[in-house]
Amino acid sequence: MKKPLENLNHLNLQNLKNEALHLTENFGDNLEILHSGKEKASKLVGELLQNFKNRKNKPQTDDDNKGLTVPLTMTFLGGGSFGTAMANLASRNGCDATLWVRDKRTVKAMQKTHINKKYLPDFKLDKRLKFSHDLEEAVKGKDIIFVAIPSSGFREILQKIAPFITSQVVISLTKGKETFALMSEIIKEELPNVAFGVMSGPNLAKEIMNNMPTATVIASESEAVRHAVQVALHGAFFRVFGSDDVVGVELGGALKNIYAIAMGMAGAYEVGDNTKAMILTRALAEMSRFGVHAGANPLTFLGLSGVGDLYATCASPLSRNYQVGNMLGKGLSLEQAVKKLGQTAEGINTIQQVHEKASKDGIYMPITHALYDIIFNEQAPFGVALDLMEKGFRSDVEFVMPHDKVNEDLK
Ligand SMILES: NC(=O)C1=CN([C@@H]2O[C@H](COP(=O)(O)OP(=O)(O)OC[C@H]3O[C@@H](n4cnc5c(N)ncnc54)[C@H](O)[C@@H]3O)[C@@H](O)[C@H]2O)C=CC1
Ligand SMILES: O=C(CO)COP(=O)(O)O
Repeated sequence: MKKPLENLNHLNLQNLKNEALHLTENFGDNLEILHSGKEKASKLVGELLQNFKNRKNKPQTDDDNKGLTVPLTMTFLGGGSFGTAMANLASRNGCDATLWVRDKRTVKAMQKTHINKKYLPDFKLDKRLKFSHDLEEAVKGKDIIFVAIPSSGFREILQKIAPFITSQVVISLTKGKETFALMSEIIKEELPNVAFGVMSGPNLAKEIMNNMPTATVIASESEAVRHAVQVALHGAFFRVFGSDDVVGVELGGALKNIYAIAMGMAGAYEVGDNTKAMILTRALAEMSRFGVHAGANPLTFLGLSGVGDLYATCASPLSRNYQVGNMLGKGLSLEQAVKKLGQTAEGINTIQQVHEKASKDGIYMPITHALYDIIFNEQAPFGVALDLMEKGFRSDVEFVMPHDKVNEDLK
C-alpha cells in the first residue's frame, strides 16, 4: 500500500516553480496593473511580482528538475462555489487536481467550457483542472480528498467514498454541524483509519477567484497533513496557516454563520456601527464559550478561523448567510429567503443545532437563542433585541474576569 504523502518531499519545489511560471504567464498583467494602479498599497504586490519575475528568469538547471515530476494528486468533492474555487487554486498551483460533481451533465459542460455556470459563471477555470462525476475514479489512489459538500450531505458522501479509501488524507472544507456532530467527528466515525484535517478561515469563494489576497487555517493533529495542505494550496494569493486545535478551528467556521445571519438582519434595520461592533464582539464571546465547552482553546477564536471569518462573513454581502439574514430583516419568510438565495446557507441549520445543544448543556448563548426565537418562533425582532439589551451586568471577556466576579462585592 502506498504510504500517505510519500512523495511530498519532492513537491515543494515543483509546486513553487509551477506557481511562479503560471502566475507570470497568466496573471503577470494583472499583477502589473495592480502594481501600477495602487502604488501606496502595493508594496507587497510589488515584492511578489519581483519575486516571480526573478524565479521565471532564473535559468533551470538539471538539478532543478531531478525527481520533481510527480505532482500531488487530489480531488475536491462538491461542485459548488467553494469546491470549485479550491480545486481551481490547487490546479493553478501545479497539483493534479480533479473536481468531482455529482451531476453528469454539469461535468460534461465543465469539461467543455471550463466554467462553473451555476455557481461561478464569471470565471474561467484553470485549463489543467479535471472534472469527474465518477466517485471511484475521482477518489481511488489520490493523495488528498477535500470535502466541500454541505454538512447535510457530508456523512453520506464519506460513506460512499469509504470503499475507495486506502491511504488518502481527508480534509473537510465544510462549515456546518450535523445533529450534534462536527465534520471531524463524522470523519472519525465513518473513516476511522484516515489521517484528516479541517480547513477554515475568511475564504469567500468569489474573492479567491478574483485573486484577492486571502488566508486560511489548516487544522490537524498531524504535521504531515498540515504540511500537505500547505504545499497544495499555499500560493501568491492564498496563505495557509497551521493549527492543531481541530475543534476550535472547525467551530469558528460553523458558528460564525449564525452571527452573519444576525448581522445581515441588523444591516436591513440600518443599525449603526456601535451596534455592529457590539454584535460582532458578543458573538465572539458566545463562539469561544461554546468552543471551550466542546474542548477548544479559546485563543483559537482570535485567529483567522475565529475573528477573521466572523468579520468577513458579517461584513460582506457576498456571504450567503448574511444575505439570508438581510432578506429576513427585509420581511421575507425563511422559505422565500432560502429559495431566493439558491445556494447553501449553513447558518440556518447551525442556529437550530446550537440552540438545542446550548439549552441542553446550559451554555449561555443569548444571541443564538434570540435569533432562534425570531426565525423559528416568529417573535418580533425589536422586542427580542430589547430583551437582549436588558440581560444584566456581565463581564466583557470572561476568560479574563469570570462573570460571577462582576458584582462579587455586592453579594
Ligand atoms: N462559498 C464559500 O465562500 C465558502 C463555503 N464554505 C463551505 O463549503 C461548503 C460548501 O459550500 P459551497 O460550495 O459554497 O456551497 P454551494 O451551495 O455553492 O454548492 C453546494 C454543492 O454541493 C453539491 N451537493 C449538495 N449536497 C450534495 C450531496 N449530498 N452529494 C453531492 N453533492 C452535493 C451541490 O450540488 C452543489 O454543487 C459549505 O459548508 C460552506 O459553508 C467554506 C468556505 C467558503
Ligand atoms: O464561509 C464563508 C467565508 O469564509 C462563506 O460564507 P457564506 O457561506 O455565508 O457565504
